[in-house]
Amino acid sequence: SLDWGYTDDNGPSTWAEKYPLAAGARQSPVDIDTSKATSDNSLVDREIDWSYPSNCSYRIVNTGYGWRVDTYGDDTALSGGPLSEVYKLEQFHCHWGATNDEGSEHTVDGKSYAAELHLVHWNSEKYSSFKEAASQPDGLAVLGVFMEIGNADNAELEKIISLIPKIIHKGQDSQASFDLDFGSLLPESKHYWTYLGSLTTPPCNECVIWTVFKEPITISERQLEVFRSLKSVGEEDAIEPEEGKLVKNYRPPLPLGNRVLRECGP
Ligand SMILES: NS(=O)(=O)c1ccc(C(=O)NCc2cccc(F)c2F)cc1
Ligand SMILES: [Zn+2]
Repeated sequence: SLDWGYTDDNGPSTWAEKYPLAAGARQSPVDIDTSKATSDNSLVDREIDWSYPSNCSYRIVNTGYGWRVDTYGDDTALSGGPLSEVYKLEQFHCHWGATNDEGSEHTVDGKSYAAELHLVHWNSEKYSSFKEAASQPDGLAVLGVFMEIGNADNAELEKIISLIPKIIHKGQDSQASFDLDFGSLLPESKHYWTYLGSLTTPPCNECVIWTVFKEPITISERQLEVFRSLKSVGEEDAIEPEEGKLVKNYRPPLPLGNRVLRECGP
């Protein structure tokens, strides 16, 4: 069985047994208590800037914990906002729940969204690899985008969702080169909250500068159901057809503690 996951016997409340960092004081996600957010002048004119290629070759893989799109981040760049260096896009993935009233990892004044998209970047200016950056306090920069259920499909996500039937089982992957307009995976408003946190899955390294956008993007119920059709087990694992479905893969919020939560944007 998986040494960590999201079921009762290997879920978030058990992770610290095998992954001691999970019990740290700089863990993610957190509940964003908007009354605690400070809009000090340190970020006032520092917009988050990103540049992603319009067409690129990607690999989508079933990690056993969800889908992940590996980007070959050569001509990608994330800078500004809380970041002091330029970060490169390594991968993006998503977290969701069994029903639409849960699923996001960060919450806003206790409210959960149906899902949350994470665009994972690493500090290629200071470090020579993603792995090295993931062991540093300023090594990664993750953009969090809330997803709420809307009537319309999200056209950009549809390019990814159409590949999911090829990676139903853990370990399967699919190579595709499609022109993904990342700009439309991000909300119109650049209003964001930022704080220092961690990976939200084991080993839970405390290496992430988090930027969570206030405005959600929309995804359809059908699209979210496709996410839930992924399996956490391999093709060879003999289980019943309905077993092993990845219906939830989110970590509930951890205490912000004495960390500063800053907000910026219109
Ligand atoms: N949900 S999230 O956005 O916070 C998140 C982002 C990346 C990873 C990750 O890369 N894990 C593997 C991993 C862990 C440590 C060091 C590595 F090199 C590595 F690949 C985990 C969680
Ligand atoms: Zn994530």
